[in-house]
Amino acid sequence: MEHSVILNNITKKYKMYEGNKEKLLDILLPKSYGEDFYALQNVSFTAEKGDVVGFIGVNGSGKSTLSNILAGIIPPTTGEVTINGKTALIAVNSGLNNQLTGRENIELKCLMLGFSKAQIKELEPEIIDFADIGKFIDQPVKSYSSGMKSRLGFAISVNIDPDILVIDEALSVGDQTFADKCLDKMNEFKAKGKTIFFISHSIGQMNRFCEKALWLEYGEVREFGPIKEVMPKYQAFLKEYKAMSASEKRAFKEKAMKKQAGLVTN
Ligand SMILES: Nc1ncnc2c1ncn2[C@@H]1O[C@H](COP(=O)(O)OP(=O)(O)OP(=O)(O)O)[C@@H](O)[C@H]1O
Repeated sequence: MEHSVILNNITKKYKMYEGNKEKLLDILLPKSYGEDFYALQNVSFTAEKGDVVGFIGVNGSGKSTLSNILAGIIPPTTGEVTINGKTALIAVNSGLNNQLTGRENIELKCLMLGFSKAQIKELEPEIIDFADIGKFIDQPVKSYSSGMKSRLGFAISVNIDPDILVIDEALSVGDQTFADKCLDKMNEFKAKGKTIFFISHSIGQMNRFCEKALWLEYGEVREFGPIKEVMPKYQAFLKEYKAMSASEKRAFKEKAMKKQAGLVTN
């Protein structure tokens, strides 16, 4: 098998400040100010070419942070990321310049990816056709609804033919017809043996589409394996969590907060 993505011990640390003064002191002085917050800790996994991996986990578990690292939008604080191929991220509000029109965004994104003017001219009608946003294509993106932004983002990303596609909740804002069209396109990708990372709050969509699941719990990998094995465990956890009393939930969250502040190691 050919490795598509290798993540080795990835950690993403953010600093939480009480205000701009504390942030400034942290930049200017050698002493450390603010509190550490680990959005991801020691995340390691390997995806093979052709894998379709779903990221699961409750709100704030690190799914989007991981997507952004895979797409090269943010760097990890420590750890190694090996990506074999061209990656495209499709996420609500990602990668589009609000001041530019839809058409200008298509051109800009394609230019940034190294396409020639002639190639862009050829691709543009396909992208516009897939996005299906009518006359809005010549309006600034700031006037788009979130569904329209997602359609344009999706249309650009799938038509530039990436090797690795990262889809972060992008299907949740469009209508069903568009979601079906996107799922068809994603199945086409799957058939071509491309690697896909998929985040959706719809467990049905995840089960139908993904073969593997990476379960994140407060920034750490709890399980990684076939979705048929991981998803039932995750659903059992959700059921258990829902059944907890308020104080049990609080204790669970406090433990997680301490872990994410780097105060406990297990
Ligand atoms: N720039 C940032 N500065 C500080 N903390 C951040 C930053 N970005 C994300 N976080 C924190 O990192 C944690 C992981 O966030 P992330 O968005 O990756 O989670 P998620 O699993 O995608 O959540 P959701 O399901 O709600 O979208 C959260 O606690 C979030 O508050």
